[in-house]
Amino acid sequence: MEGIFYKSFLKLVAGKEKQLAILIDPDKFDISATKSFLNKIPKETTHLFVGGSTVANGETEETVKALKAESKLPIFLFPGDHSHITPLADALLFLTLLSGRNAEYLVGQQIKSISKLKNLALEIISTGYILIDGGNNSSVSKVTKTEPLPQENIELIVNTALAGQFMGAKLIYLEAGSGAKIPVKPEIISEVKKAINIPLIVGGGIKTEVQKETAYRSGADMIVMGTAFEIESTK
Ligand SMILES: CC(C)=CCC/C(C)=C/CC/C(C)=C/CC/C(C)=C/COP(=O)(O)OP(=O)(O)O
Ligand SMILES: O=P(O)(O)OC[C@@H](O)CO
Ligand SMILES: [Mg+2]
Repeated sequence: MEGIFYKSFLKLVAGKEKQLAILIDPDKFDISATKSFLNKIPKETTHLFVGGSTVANGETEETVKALKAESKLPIFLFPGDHSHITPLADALLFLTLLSGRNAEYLVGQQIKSISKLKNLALEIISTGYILIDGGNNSSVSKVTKTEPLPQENIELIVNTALAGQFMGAKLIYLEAGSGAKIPVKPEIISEVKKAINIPLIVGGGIKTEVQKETAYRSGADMIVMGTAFEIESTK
């Protein structure tokens, strides 16, 4: 069953309205500066994502609480681990790391999350998560002990995305890794977009307006930016 946040996502995609999620890493966020952080992010921001590959216990909850108190934007959890789940958010990107062959991140973490999730009202959005080589060693690669897919192998990336859709994913997320040197290339975005019929999220290393516009023009329905807005709010 589709929940309200996914439905409104689909509506925006159908209207060709591009979406921008700002990723807040609880590890690098100064809660006392929540208001000024929210004033600095772009006016066109549609979603707040909260997550990180390594987050200390309880930090996600505190961060979501602070953001909820100051913002009406939908808050999606973007978990690196099942322990990052908190009831105060609106939705959860239920990630499965399709690019890797580590069963723990394909299905293990997901099973571990269930005892908590089944008692929560969080909207769960199945997300095929694909790590692509961004030219530097990413935290996702380190934490999950998996290799990213090479940007040159577009066919493999497209097939991975389509397999995700056939397995029931509601979103595909192409990830070059936080702080990537090379964001996901336009040809990859356009080929994946052509192949799938579910919304496409692209993130990792996107910092400039030009990079953003290029990704949108290539077919990204939503762009995720994290590092670009971390500078002024680092602890
Ligand atoms: C669905 C459930 C319960 C868990 C999902 C578990 C999976 C499959 C996670 C995918 C792999 C992973 C570790 C994703 C992390 C995503 C994320 C928030 C990345 C952002 O990374 P940063 O923490 O910003 O990295 P840096 O610290 O290097 O900037
Ligand atoms: O921090 P950046 O490089 O913007 O990456 C955002 C996100 O896609 C990382 O998971
Ligand atoms: Mg980061």
